[in-house]
Amino acid sequence: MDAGSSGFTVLRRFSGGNRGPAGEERRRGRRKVSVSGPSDAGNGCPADCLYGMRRVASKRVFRNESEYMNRFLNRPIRVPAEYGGEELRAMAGRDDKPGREPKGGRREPAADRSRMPQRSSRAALVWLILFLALASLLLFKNYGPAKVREFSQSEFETRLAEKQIRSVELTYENGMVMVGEGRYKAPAAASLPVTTTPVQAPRESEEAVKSAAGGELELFKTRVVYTDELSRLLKESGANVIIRPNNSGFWNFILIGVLPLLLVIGFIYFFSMRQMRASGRGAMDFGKSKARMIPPDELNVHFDDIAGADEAKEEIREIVDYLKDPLRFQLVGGQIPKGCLIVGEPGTGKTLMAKAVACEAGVPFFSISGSDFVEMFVGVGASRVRDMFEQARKNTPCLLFIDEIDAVGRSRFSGWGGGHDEREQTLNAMLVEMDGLESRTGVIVLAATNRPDVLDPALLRPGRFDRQVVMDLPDIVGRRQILDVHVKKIKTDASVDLDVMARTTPGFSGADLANLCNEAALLAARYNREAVTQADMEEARDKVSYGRERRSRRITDRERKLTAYHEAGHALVALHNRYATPLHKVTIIPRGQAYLGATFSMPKEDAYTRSKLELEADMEMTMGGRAAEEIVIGDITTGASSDINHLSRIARLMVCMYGMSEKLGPIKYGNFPSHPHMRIDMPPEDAVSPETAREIDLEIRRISERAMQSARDCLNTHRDELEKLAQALLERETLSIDEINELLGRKPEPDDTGRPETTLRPTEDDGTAEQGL
Ligand SMILES: Nc1ncnc2c1ncn2[C@@H]1O[C@H](COP(=O)(O)OP(=O)(O)OP(=O)(O)O)[C@@H](O)[C@H]1O
Ligand SMILES: [Zn+2]
Repeated sequence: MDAGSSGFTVLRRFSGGNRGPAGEERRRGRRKVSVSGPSDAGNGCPADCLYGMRRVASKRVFRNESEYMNRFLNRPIRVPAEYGGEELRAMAGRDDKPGREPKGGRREPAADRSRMPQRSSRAALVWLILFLALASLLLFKNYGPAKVREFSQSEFETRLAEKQIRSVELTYENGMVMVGEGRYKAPAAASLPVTTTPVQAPRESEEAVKSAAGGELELFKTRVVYTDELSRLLKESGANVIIRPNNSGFWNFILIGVLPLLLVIGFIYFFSMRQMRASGRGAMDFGKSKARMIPPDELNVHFDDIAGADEAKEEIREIVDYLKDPLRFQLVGGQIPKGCLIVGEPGTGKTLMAKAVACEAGVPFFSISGSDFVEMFVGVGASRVRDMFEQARKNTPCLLFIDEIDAVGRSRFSGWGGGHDEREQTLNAMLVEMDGLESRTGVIVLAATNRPDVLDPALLRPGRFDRQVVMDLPDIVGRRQILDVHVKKIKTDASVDLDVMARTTPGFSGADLANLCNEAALLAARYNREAVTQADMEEARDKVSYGRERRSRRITDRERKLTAYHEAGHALVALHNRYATPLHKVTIIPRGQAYLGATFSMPKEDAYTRSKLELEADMEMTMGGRAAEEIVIGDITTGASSDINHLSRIARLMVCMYGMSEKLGPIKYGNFPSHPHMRIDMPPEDAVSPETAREIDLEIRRISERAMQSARDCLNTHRDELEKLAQALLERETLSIDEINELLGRKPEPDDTGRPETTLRPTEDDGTAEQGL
């Protein structure tokens, strides 16, 4: 007991000299501050006692322990008089100077505290406090209030053998190593060399004091390897032995194994929650439907806005009537379809139609796309479907529109794309929900697709999407009406001829036509025109179908000249064959990736059949370009590759499909796959005999060569016109039919030649603009 007898408290710095217990501590590498005090200070520990000071101090922010120690040890510390009341001076590095004499003042510890460093960051403070609390918990865990002796293994065994140990509680630490605590009865004289650890305690416990007097049991602790010898000694000692499984292992497990994991999970959860909230979606919204609801007054699409789809409108009007007044239909027991499938090419106005139905009926419009159901996680789609129907049911009567239903409604049995759990579940949920609509009223499901052929048959059976409304590509009249609708939105001048535009846009969908009008307006704006002209409309049309003109594309003079003759060749053959589709314009301005130059012919109306003579004229015109190259340059180029492709296709169809060959007769040879993604020139599925196959090949070649020869003859006859036209093209780049007629001194074709025509098809040189026959 160092300095204890002097009656006042001495604080010793452990890094001091080797003398005394402090030195002992240093040698062992332990950091402990030993304090002893007057024995009468044992009861209760007032907040301002030295021990209390340390607790208070430890709440302050110190960067590290040495800072804390410096602060603490170099400062005079006042202890209230009733607890020894002396001013203490820590003797940092000055062990030779014992504590200073008190200077009499009795400053409150608070005065010291006020000088403690302050940190501005509250968060750091909180963390530090938490850390210190944890650290002190661990640190003080081993300090009892009383003095505890520490026995080495041999010492423990000796005391066991001498039966001094009264009780011991051994806990497995790891393997066979155990830590033990217990009580022993010290022999009357300190005969044994005891390695003591003067443990920090503000005062001696009563017990320790009594034990010092020799009558009572003392506390000890030890750390031993559990050997057979030890086991035997424990048994023989007669001590009260308790052996416990490793519970510090449990805490280690919690602290080292579980806590970091929990922290990591906590962080991840915290951040993902924040992100989800930032993206406007809670974690729980995952299975919620993404359907958007548009109230009827915001829809503003009426049947009048949908042009050229009279039949579809007629069919769908029934649904409008039902939605307006479902009860009327129920009174007469009418069965209204629960679902209606709108089928049509992209951009034919399916969405528009669905919106118009909701708007006309004055009901809310729920819209969702089939692909919104498809998620990475199985079951999400299905729960979204359920949620969507739930929402719809809360808003009856209403219209539910599922765009691109083929994304989920694909046949479950088709081999295409293989099995897909998620999609099947979604589809099943949809089927179930549609069945569930039976008992309820006022929800009508409209779905749109352009692939009705791939839909699951279960979707199409009665009671689901049993009704189909077809939105076809508009015909010439439809196109005219659609143009009327969209032209209203732009400013046009008198030159615009919508009839011509309708005629020259076969295959255009409503969306294409809307786009055309918009493009025309943009063009007019670019050239600072007040209003859109016919030239703008035509330019916009060509841009929509073939891409932008590429005037900047670098073309050599030779290539330009070649293109001019080639196009002039197409144009002349078209002019001189009365069955050919009437010429519309010729250009040698390259456009997009599509072509270097093009000859446009313009059918007078949409035609659904073509005659043999017309097909032959088409073939002849197609070969006009190649023939011109031959005649003028005496060489042929790759520029005619798509012409040749087109020619071969017509020839094969004439022989094998249309029965137009006298030699092979009206027989269908082979099966031409009709799948849009398969090529038409794939080998026919049901094969023909080798002899017939050869005959077919010969016939196709004969027809093609005949077309080529006719083109040659035509151009040879009109060689001067070919020259004139090519030169004019080189000069002006684009010639309309009127300009060509003027140039060649021809009379314009009368309008009533009575030739049913096909499509506007540029006989291009380098492109792939293939349109149906
Ligand atoms: N019959 C039409 N009358 C007027 N405008 C039309 C017509 N068809 C299409 N449009 C125009 O085309 C645009 C696109 O149409 P919509 O989105 O309805 O096509 P869709 O058939 O649903 O296409 P997708 O199959 O690609 O979804 C419409 O906003 C409208 O401007
Ligand atoms: Zn060509």
